[in-house]
Amino acid sequence: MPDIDNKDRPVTSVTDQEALDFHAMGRPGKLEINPTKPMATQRDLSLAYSPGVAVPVKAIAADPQTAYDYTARGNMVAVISNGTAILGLGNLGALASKPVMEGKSVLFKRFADVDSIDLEIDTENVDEFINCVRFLGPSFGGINLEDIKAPDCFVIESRLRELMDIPVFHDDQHGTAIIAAAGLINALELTGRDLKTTKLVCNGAGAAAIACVELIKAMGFAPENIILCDTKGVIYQGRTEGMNQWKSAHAAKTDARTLEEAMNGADVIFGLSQKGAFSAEMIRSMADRPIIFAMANPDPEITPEEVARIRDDAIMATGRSDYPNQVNNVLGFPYIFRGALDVRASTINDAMKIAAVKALANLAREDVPDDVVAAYQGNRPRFGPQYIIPVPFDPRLISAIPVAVAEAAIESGVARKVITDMAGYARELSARRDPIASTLASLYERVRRRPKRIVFAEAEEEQVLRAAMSYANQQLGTAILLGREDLIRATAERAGIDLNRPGLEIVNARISTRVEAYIDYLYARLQRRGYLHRDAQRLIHNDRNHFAATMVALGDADGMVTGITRNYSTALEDVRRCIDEKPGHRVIGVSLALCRGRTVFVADTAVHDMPTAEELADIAEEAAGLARRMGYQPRVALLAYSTFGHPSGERSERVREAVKILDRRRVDFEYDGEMAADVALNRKVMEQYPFCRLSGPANVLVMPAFHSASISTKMLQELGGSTVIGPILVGLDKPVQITSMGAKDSDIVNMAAIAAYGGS
Ligand SMILES: NC(=O)C1=CN([C@@H]2O[C@H](COP(=O)(O)OP(=O)(O)OC[C@H]3O[C@@H](n4cnc5c(N)ncnc54)[C@H](OP(=O)(O)O)[C@@H]3O)[C@@H](O)[C@H]2O)C=CC1
Ligand SMILES: CC(=O)C(=O)O
Ligand SMILES: [Mg+2]
Repeated sequence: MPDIDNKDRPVTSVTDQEALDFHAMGRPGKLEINPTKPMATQRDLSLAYSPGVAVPVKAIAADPQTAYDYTARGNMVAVISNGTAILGLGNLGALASKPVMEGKSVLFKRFADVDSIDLEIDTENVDEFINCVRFLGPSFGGINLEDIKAPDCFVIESRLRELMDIPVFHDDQHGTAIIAAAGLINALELTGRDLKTTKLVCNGAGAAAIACVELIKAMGFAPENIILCDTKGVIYQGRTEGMNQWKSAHAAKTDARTLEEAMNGADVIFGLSQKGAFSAEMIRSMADRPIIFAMANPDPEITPEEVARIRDDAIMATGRSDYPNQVNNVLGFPYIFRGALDVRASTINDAMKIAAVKALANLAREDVPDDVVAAYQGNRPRFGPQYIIPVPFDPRLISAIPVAVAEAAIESGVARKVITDMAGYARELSARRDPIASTLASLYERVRRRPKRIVFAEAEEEQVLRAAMSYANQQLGTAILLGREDLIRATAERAGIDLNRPGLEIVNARISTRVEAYIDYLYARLQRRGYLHRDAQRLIHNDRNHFAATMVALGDADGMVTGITRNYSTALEDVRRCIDEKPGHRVIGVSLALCRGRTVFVADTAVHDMPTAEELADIAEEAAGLARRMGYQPRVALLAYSTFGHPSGERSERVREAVKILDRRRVDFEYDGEMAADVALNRKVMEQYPFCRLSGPANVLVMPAFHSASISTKMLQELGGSTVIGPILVGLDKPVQITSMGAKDSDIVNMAAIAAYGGS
């Protein structure tokens, strides 16, 4: 988690332009739909469509429950909004809400493998909205209502819950309430407070606020200790202006009329209102060890830095990911629906919500096991003021919360399917989640904690400048822009990039005071390899890769990224003239292929053309080492066209020999081979070889040669829809990463972060 004490601003993760570019790049938006069945042959079509499709139609007509077996319904949630309360931005309409709703849909998929589609309904008329949604039940396993303003949302949700026999859940109400309640329970525990005597003020009396107050009252909070405020001030008994029945239900018996008066002496303040709603004075007037949840998005009611300037005894939470203690409904809705869908629940009831609260609160109190530490940026968090709630990337959430929700659904009688083996269910849930997102997040965070100076060797190129700016913006360290200053400035101006921000530094090789030292260094290395002094001079003066790599070699930069303007092997040769292998290591390239929630490391995708058996064994060790450093338990398959001796051939023998070498080396990771890719990756096919030593599908694939490695990763990328990161260079004595030519700014900044990580 970022250390906010010494900074004026949080980690500014993105600029406005980056956010627009991100949404526009490639296929616009964040979602697409893919078939799950083959659609290649006439037979496939006959099965998927007419005539085959008639059979499940009749089965479902006879027994509606079979829709869960024959259609996507059971894993499909609709995220539905009319855009009347988009985050804390207000009523900006249905269409403008689409980026948020697409975002919620991808979070469903990313965090809990729930398929989801966004539906924006262009009406502010409550009856029209209800009528539009009520007939959609057959399509979905659940309905997640989002960003609909109060009080309409209360009417809409309760009517739809009556009308539909699937879970209807207004995320801003209950998702938020569940997370806030979990955080509150833990904050009360840490400050030694009792639920029954604690005084809470909630600013905001809309969807999120009313639900939060209802839930904490249901959990035992004394109603007389809660004061609700809205734009008109305190909601007191007898107030008439700006009221509705939901506010009236929580009207307080109090003399306080303003938020300022209400907050005087309060133990807890919930902000579910708007940016900047809390003043320094209000925070100063709160009780000792106050609990401040400023949950408005995207900007909180008060920032943690502002609070830290006023007092140092507060427990502070916001809705944002760039501060400690993120109280945001993303911790809830994916997992709550996961549990509800898995037992085919007809609703999400209070028992399920309270089970989720408890599971979440307990998780933050548990010791964080080793394999989860990566999600916490390599630092083991300990239950305390800076850690009252797990982070969204905590991989334990996927097993802890759905299990609790499913159990509660079964016990409270709303499950239409009973799970008897809960331990087995928890294991299945864990397997649904790929750790790459948390791995990359923790990698970035680790770099943020120890920022690095990375030289961007091709800074005259626009996408490199963009990447450098993003590197600096994300507070990963200083981006050193190597190139001719006039050209860099001209490119920046054309692209609308502001170079006068902190974290960017231009270095011009022609006028650098370090040139002589670099030439001496390079000449000393190359003089017995056929290079004259003037060759070294020419390389340092004219070649950005040699200059940048020498900067890194001599400690003037912590790492380097290059590759846009020169092909990979040429760039690697340039670098290797300046930097050696790490002693006892072999330089190789490892690509990460991310496909359908699964990540595999593929090696060697960069260096060895036709590796010998000895080299293959080295490649296996280097790749396993990288996988382990990135938080995976390596299961290494040494691949060939044959499997365990059949059919035989010279290439396969070399792979077999590599396995024997690893046996002799007694390496400390799982490996086996030779085997074909389907045996390595498909559990069922692997089961045909019961003697195979891998405990599950491989996550590290050692390719028999460079061509198979390169061809397979590129095919995965182009045809299989995989995201491929890398090749990541490992085994060099100093951190250098080479991107592919034509890499996008986001690829380049990933590689710069990986270089920075390698140097930490
Ligand atoms: N962290 C999280 O997970 C979540 C955070 N939120 C945040 O909570 C906020 C409210 O969302 P939601 O409940 O959906 O929206 P609603 O439109 O339903 O409610 C907004 C409420 O905030 C009140 N309000 C607005 N500005 C102020 C102010 N300056 N002082 C006091 N009250 C104010 C409104 O008062 P009035 O009734 O007088 O108009 C209204 O009661 C948003 O910022 C949203 O981002 C929401 C859901 C989840
Ligand atoms: C997080 C969320 O749902 C909101 O701010 O509206
Ligand atoms: Mg919302």
